[in-house]
Amino acid sequence: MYQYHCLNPIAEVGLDLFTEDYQKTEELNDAQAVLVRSAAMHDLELPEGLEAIARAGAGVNNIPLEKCADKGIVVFNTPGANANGVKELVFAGMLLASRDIVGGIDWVLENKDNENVKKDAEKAKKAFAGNELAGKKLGVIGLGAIGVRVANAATHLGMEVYGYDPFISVNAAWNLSRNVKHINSVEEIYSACDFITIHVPLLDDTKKMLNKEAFAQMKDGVVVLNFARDLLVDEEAILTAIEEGKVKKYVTDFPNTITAGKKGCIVTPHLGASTQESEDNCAVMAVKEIKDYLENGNIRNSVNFPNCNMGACTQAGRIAILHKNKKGIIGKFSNILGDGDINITDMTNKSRGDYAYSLLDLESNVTEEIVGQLAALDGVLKVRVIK
Ligand SMILES: NC(=O)C1=CN([C@@H]2O[C@H](COP(=O)(O)OP(=O)(O)OC[C@H]3O[C@@H](n4cnc5c(N)ncnc54)[C@H](O)[C@@H]3O)[C@@H](O)[C@H]2O)C=CC1
Ligand SMILES: O=C(O)C(=O)COP(=O)(O)O
Repeated sequence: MYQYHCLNPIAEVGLDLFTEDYQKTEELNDAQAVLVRSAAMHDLELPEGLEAIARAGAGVNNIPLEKCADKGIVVFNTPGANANGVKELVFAGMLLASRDIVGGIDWVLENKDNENVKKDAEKAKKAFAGNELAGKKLGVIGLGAIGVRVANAATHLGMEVYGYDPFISVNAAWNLSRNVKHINSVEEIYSACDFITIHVPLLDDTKKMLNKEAFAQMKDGVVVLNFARDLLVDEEAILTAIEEGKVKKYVTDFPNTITAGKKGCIVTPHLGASTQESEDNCAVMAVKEIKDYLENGNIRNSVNFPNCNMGACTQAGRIAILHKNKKGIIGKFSNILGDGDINITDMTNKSRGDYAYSLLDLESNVTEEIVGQLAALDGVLKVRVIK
């Protein structure tokens, strides 16, 4: 029996995939698996028995990835599962920034008891006039699951789209419309675009990527959209750029004390992935990843260990070894198993940076003693007996 704990509400359609071999626990300490959305995990004490964390979503900056890897805890995310939800809200953000829709709606609310509201609206509306998206230049920084969708959709609205991503994946490049202009230097986006939207992960080298120097290069009246993470933008600097008339609107999905209620800021409460479709997609993918890992040892969409897939085990035994990426370590596994008279029938070893994963199918079951010997090897983080 496996126990799982949810640090945030996770869509039922996903949790329903857990069979009778799984039980939900309210105690983090009892869990072998954790499901999470945006809950902050950096200061959490991680239980000894924890094997896997699945982030039902894309961004993993709320999870201590290296600390987890050192404890042999595999962290997953759900690439692309909420990308359409974010894409659609980005367009809502662009429209809110170019037409005074909120001002107009507020005017109607203020005039709800005015019996001349119909006639007065025709006079009042000029105060809420705006601009169209068609014909404008949109710069997309980060062409991953969300950026590609935003870029492609914008071409269909008649926008001229510039895309920048020095690390674009082959898959994303395949999906990108040929009408998106390939930009090699982000400065070209700054100087050319009327709308700039950022879709990169929050990492040490993307923090405050949009800063004073970047704003200085932008066109007067630019609209900046941030549906990725607040720390990607120097928000004190963008408030100054708004005051100076450089930035017309800053649309952000991440409320904080810097931007909430400030002039020129349109702030939504982290709603990008809050659609039933995205929540369902993320939950289903996250639960499938956890099940495949706990039941078969397969790793799909991990962000701290390499991916590895050997299907379901058809042999007598299977063990998984989470270890450091060290020379000679696989030979040591083989020696210990050989000395224990256990034949390896199939194995996969994959590495990712400093970490590695070995999945071994065995002709007979391992004893506790053998597991102990493997676990005691220098560089081994965890040994799991799967079958
Ligand atoms: N507002 C919300 O509710 C949501 C926000 N997000 C945020 O959006 C981010 C992106 O999500 P996805 O597109 O699904 O991720 P993704 O991993 O598919 O795409 C990220 C892209 O950024 C690129 N990139 C990395 N560093 C870059 C740099 N310095 N310059 C340009 N490109 C760079 C990568 O090559 C990759 O193609 C997530 O990390 C998360 O922080 C994601 C989902 C929902
Ligand atoms: O997937 C992401 O990176 C998100 O920001 C979505 O966060 P959420 O799952 O809505 O708390």
